[in-house]
Amino acid sequence: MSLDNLELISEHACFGGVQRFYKHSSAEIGLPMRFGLFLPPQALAGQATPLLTYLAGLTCTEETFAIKAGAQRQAAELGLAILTPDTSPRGAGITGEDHHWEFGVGAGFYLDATEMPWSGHWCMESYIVKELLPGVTAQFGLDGQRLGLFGHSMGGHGALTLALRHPGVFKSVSAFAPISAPTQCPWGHNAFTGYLGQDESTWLAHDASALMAQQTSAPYANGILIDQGLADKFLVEQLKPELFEAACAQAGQPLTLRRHAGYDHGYYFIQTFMADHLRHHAERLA
Ligand SMILES: N[C@@H](CCC(=O)N[C@@H](CSC=O)C(=O)NCC(=O)O)C(=O)O
Repeated sequence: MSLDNLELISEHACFGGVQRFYKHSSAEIGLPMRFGLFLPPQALAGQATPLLTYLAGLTCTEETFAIKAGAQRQAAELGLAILTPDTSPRGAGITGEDHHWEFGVGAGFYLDATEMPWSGHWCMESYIVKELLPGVTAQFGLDGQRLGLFGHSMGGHGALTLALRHPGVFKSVSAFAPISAPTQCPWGHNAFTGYLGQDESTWLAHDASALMAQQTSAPYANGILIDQGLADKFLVEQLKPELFEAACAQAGQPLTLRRHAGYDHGYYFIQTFMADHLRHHAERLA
């Protein structure tokens, strides 16, 4: 499977590898989409290379991780390619699509919307799983059998839910400050009402804690890693990692949930613990 109308926007040599940004025509979204791709030196030399996908949070783009997370040095050492999709469709022309930072543009929530007017283009789950991942692995000769997934905040929700909704696709999962139980927080209520409608029973299929609580055995027996700052202003109202922790305990899912005094929600926190996440994935994708 190839990506239609793939266009290189920019490329930057980086720790012996290359950080690139691309644009392509997405069939699932029905609009042009952008993504970032870090290729480590091993991939440039033609070696079989695993692919780690990072899902970013509200207001972010395909560039945020590459600029702010400080991951490329270690990804080059570990031989990990890193894919960074955008966080939503852009330019759909839906009235008010960019009026709120927690809904619409920059806030795709990594699901397929079922409600008009969003259902036409807001298909981020299908885009990532059915189109972007197969397209990128094929186009760049990466190892489609060694895929990892991680993310931050809304992207942490995306990482946990896509990993649970698509068993067997991803071999490793982690998250920074994920929205852990979106059916029980204002960001999730707002997004799910708009994208999925008023029937809250349909929301549970996109709630990491609800999905984990349904498991009869550990879906990721090799463990899930989550880091959470305790000075994060969104922790109590929006993130609720304790609910995912309880669901993991119920399902027998090994979880390392580390709580860090003094760290907030931003990319200084993410940078601080990035090396641990990259090692977590590299060990499981070896
Ligand atoms: N504009 C908002 C803050 C938005 C914000 O904090 N976004 C986070 C993700 S939040 C959950 O998904 C983020 O990653 N921002 C990018 C960054 O560079 O920090 C406000 O007014 O509070």
